[in-house]
Amino acid sequence: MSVIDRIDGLRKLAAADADGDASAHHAMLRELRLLQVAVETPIETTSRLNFQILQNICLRVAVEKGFLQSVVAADGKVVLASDLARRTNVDVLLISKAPSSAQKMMVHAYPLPAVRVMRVLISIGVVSEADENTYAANAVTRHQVTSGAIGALKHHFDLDMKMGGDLVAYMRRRPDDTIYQFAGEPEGCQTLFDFSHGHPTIFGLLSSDTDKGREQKQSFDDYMASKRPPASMQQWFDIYPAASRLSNAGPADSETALIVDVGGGPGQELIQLKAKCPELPGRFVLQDLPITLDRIGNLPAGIEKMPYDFFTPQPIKHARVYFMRDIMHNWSDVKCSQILGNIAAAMDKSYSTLLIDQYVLPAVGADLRAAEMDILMWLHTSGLQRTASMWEQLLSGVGLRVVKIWDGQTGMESVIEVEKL
Ligand SMILES: C[S@@+](CC[C@H](N)C(=O)[O-])C[C@H]1O[C@@H](n2cnc3c(N)ncnc32)[C@H](O)[C@@H]1O
Repeated sequence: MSVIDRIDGLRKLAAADADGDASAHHAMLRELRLLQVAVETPIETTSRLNFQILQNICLRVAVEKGFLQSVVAADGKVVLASDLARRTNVDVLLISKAPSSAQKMMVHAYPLPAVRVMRVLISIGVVSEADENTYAANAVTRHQVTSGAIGALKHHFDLDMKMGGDLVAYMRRRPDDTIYQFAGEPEGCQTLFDFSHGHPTIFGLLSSDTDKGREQKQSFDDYMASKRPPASMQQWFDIYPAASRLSNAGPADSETALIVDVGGGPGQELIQLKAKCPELPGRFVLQDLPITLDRIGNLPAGIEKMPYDFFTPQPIKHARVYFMRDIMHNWSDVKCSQILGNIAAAMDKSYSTLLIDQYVLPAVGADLRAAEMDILMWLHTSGLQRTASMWEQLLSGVGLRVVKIWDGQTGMESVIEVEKL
């Protein structure tokens, strides 16, 4: 397809997007990527891929040193590079806390690290250039300094860059040069995560009582709580019509749970559901490991915390809904079967539903984001994203059946509705 044809296609998608077609946004992003490759020569494409790591490095420096936070804190005013360097104490050789006049003069002669880093970030749209060595916040800058986006950056950069750096040595280790996908399968195998971070999966790191473990746990929780911000993105309870499906399927008695969020993290899904549908009857139960629940403050009235390890029998029997978001992709089929088996044993055949909020990969034409998430799951958790047929096979193995896959926006997770056989 020619560049002009791709631009015409994009024009049509932009018009559909403006007309409110919810699927057009992701289609546009996909077409944009293909348009870029169509415009580039092959060497420009491979060179861009080689250089993209430098963008991540600049972003990590800018957040660690507080450059972007300072620009956002200026609250609409522009920020000079020299102010930025002084405020964030970068490049002490050129700008110390009390620079000499000679040092001040050198500011313009030699670019500061701040200037060099910001130059890259300006060119990729993370911050705006108001004038020479002068910066202004834009929407991306303001988002990047939120706790969720900083958590995401630390989660991905700090862990993945190290694994990237260790990857070749891992693949060439002797005598065993196998790339393992699943921790402990086979027993004693070493994952790349273990090779780099000293734990078979990220969960060992997140529960370790070390500075790195604590920082990563906080980053992970902030990141998870910020995914799918309610105002801008479709939520699972919009994709699956929770309000209508659950409102007149009230609990059999006051002790019965309406919904149990298994491995629910900080509880944002139950909080949002409760806020959107306060009339839904029955108990809302948030289950997770104590290490996660202990970090959470008070939950809104009507949502209870329950420490629970999902590899043990499910203590809440016959709930109307067992819900799991972003859990199954963390585990191999062997481990998922154990988790699902515990839920299946607790489900009432005619009353309970299991809802799994997770990617369902298409057999062809997978969205880039979903395909990348699959790789991320291999690296971090010894898990994977699954196709519809992989889901069906996994669930049928523990006496469950897919009733319907509720698809959301393209490139986002689906809600898999499951019943007990
Ligand atoms: C990827 S997070 C998803 C959190 C939440 N469902 C969400 O969508 O934000 C995985 C969650 O599984 C929890 N988890 C890991 N192992 C667990 C276990 N054995 N039992 C219960 N929860 C566990 C973690 O503490 C974490 O909160």
